Amino acid sequence: MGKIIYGSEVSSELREELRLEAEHLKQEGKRIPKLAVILAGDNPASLSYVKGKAKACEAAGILEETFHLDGSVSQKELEDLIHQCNENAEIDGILLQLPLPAGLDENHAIEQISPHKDVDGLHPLNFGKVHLGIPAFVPCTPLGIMELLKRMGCDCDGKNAVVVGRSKLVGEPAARLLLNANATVTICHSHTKNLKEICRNADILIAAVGKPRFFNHEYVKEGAYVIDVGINRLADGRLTGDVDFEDVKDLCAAITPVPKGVGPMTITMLLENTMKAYREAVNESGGL
Ligand SMILES: Nc1nc2c(c(=O)[nH]1)N[C@@H](CN(C=O)c1ccc(C(=O)N[C@@H](CCC(=O)O)C(=O)O)cc1)CN2
Repeated sequence: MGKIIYGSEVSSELREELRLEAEHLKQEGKRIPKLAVILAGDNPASLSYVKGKAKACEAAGILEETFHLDGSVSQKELEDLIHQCNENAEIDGILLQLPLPAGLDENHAIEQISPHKDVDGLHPLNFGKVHLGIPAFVPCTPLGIMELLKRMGCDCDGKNAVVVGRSKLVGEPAARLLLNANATVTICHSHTKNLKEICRNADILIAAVGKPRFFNHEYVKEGAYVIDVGINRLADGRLTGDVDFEDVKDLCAAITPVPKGVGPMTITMLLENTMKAYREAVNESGGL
């Protein structure tokens, strides 16, 4: 049986380190890091993720304010709020929960976020820097994926990595990080031919297609490191990943489960990025 790496356990460890750092700041009478979360509309999954983020901030001693806008909010109202958060020196990080309601321009809204507060790593400046190998804010899920690979004991250098999915939140930046770590990277998507063969050649397989239990043993090479990014709700209400966990777990070197795998790491990396934004703001202002 391959090693099962729980993102929930890694998260507990990392969140405790952040909590101690925030507690130390409090004891020293310093300003406390703060995250602003902007949610437009009432998408049930987004509401639940935003609640999870607020709870995680509270537990880590990071301040958080959720701005819950009506689903009918205009582009201008949304962007005015982003500008206010940019101007607010108490706010270190800004997260715009995605997806936005239909009719709003996601890319234009993200571009309004100050790159210094872009803890989601989606602003074109941060996105571009990551692609140039320049230190920047990195999107949270790909950052979590790299941490999980590290915890699996996987050295990416020289390995064949296959990323299935090319979204701007996950697949595309994950592929870039793997390339930056000297893996040989293939990105697959809905138009890819011979998906099975390509995946079977992967030393590292990142599954992010949103199809429940799609990747069975026919897609997985013996000894592969498998990261399951899928979060699919079954008819009975249970969550399952894109990987057929039971079918694959004995074949691979290590695998992440769903739930308790990549999902919690997304929130943990958001906390890490918020702390990073805080540290940079403090350094920039010459200390507080
Ligand atoms: N602006 C952003 N929007 C979205 C992002 C993002 O990184 N930035 N990612 C996803 C959703 N997401 C965070 O926003 C997220 C998804 C899943 C989890 C998580 O902890 N999942 C748990 C299961 C939770 C459940 O029971 O439903 C798990 O996998 O164990 C956290 C955050 C889309 N939008």
